[in-house]
Amino acid sequence: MASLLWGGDAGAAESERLNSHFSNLVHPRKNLRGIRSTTVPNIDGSLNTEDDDDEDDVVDLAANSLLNKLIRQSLVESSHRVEVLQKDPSSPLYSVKTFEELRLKEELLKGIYAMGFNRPSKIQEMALPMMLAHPPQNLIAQSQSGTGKTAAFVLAMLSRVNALELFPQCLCLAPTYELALQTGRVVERMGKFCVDVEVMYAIRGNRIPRGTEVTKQIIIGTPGTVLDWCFKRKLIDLTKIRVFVLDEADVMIDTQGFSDQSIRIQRALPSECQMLLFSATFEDSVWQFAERIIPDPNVIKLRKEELTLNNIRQYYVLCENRKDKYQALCNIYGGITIGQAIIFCQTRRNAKWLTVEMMQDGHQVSLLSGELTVEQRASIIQRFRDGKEKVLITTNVCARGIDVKQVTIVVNFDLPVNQSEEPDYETYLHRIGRTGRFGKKGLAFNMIEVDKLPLLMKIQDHFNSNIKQLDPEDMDEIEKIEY
Ligand SMILES: Nc1ncnc2c1ncn2[C@@H]1O[C@H](COP(=O)(O)OP(=O)(O)OP(=O)(O)O)[C@@H](O)[C@H]1O
Repeated sequence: MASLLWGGDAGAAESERLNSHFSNLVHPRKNLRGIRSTTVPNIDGSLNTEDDDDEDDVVDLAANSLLNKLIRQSLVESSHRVEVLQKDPSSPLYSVKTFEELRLKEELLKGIYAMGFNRPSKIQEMALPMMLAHPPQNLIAQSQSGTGKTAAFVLAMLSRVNALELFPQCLCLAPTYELALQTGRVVERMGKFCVDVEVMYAIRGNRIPRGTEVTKQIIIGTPGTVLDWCFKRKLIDLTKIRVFVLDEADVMIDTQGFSDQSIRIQRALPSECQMLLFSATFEDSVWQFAERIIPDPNVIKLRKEELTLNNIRQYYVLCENRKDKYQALCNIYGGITIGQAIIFCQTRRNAKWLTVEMMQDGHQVSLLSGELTVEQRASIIQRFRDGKEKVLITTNVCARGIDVKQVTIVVNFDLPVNQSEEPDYETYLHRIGRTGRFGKKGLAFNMIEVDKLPLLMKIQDHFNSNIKQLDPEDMDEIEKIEY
């Protein structure tokens, strides 16, 4: 039998280390939509709960989007097929393989190369010729996060700006203050050599004294504040806007009031203004919104590669209770060689309990849950990616979008369920699924309390896949599992 990798007592020094680790990890939640209360776990795993610890962590689209941006290092590889629907199907379809073909201003080309871009991404190959065409064309573009949409519309804005004219000429709407800042940073980097082109943020808290004339050419902001600056304070003359960008449309429509505010802004733009809308997903609601707000659009879609469970071997272990689940997890962990693992729990309370247990047993684990700020989450994911921790314990905040390639083992310490206590199939797929093309092999273990077995069987039927039972005491069987 392979020896367990953890064990031993947590002494006083260890307790102190754990407590200080937690005080670093668990901060008062200051999320994108306001301040939340504090929860500090005690060393014995009990909790001083003042907040919604028992609740599932809600996936916040805007926070996830920001997180993706913070942890992304480069373009997301994509073999996907690009679909183009032209406003005028008879006009020739251009695509470019180099940035030179776009005949950009010298200083802009310099900015692009200074960012390390050698050639257009898949979506940029098709989108840039349309976005830079004369006369300007409207565009709706959908492709997954990280495929180069932001860089594309920033390039369009910078190429249409006239540095000598000192008034707002390009307007970009983003769903949150933080996302607006991220886009602004791209404008600043790409426009580094575009002398006299400046960005201004129309976001809450950016107070402009009465009577100020806005001379910056590119405005990036959230719909509410932009509306206020345009109609109430008359700081922006919408009739002079040449490029209007609506970024992250899927996140935008998720926020109450933002669709209507965006439409009010769009209605006041001149007819010759170029209108561009971007979204990572394209459900019907996004599509309906896009069609309402972008007249006569060209449409570009990048087909997303489907997640599949085909290359994942799935197991389940029947357990009596939480302690039992933990023991089974220890046996599996001790029995197979594990690179890096992600363990999913349904509630923050369970995630904290498990983290404490594992740390007391001497493991390098980190905890990622919803009360952390996006920046703290980004730094935890980065440390995990760098291999500083082998195990990441998390709630649903980590199920989607966050791609940690080296993870080959996923543990569902709790099965994902929805509010009616039915299996949450999509979350199950996102937790353990891989894309067909890039899909390396993977292993998934489900820790199941007896009364939850019917849920697991439903999941098995739903995906028409085989989830094999594993006896956690049978170390010979466990040791045979390879990945
Ligand atoms: N042509 C390119 N060559 C190399 N890197 C690129 C290129 N275009 C964009 N990138 C880089 O790839 C990453 C993703 O690009 P970008 O942020 O534009 O994608 P996105 O589709 O807008 O993602 P999101 O929807 O999350 O904002 C960024 O780090 C960006 O600097």
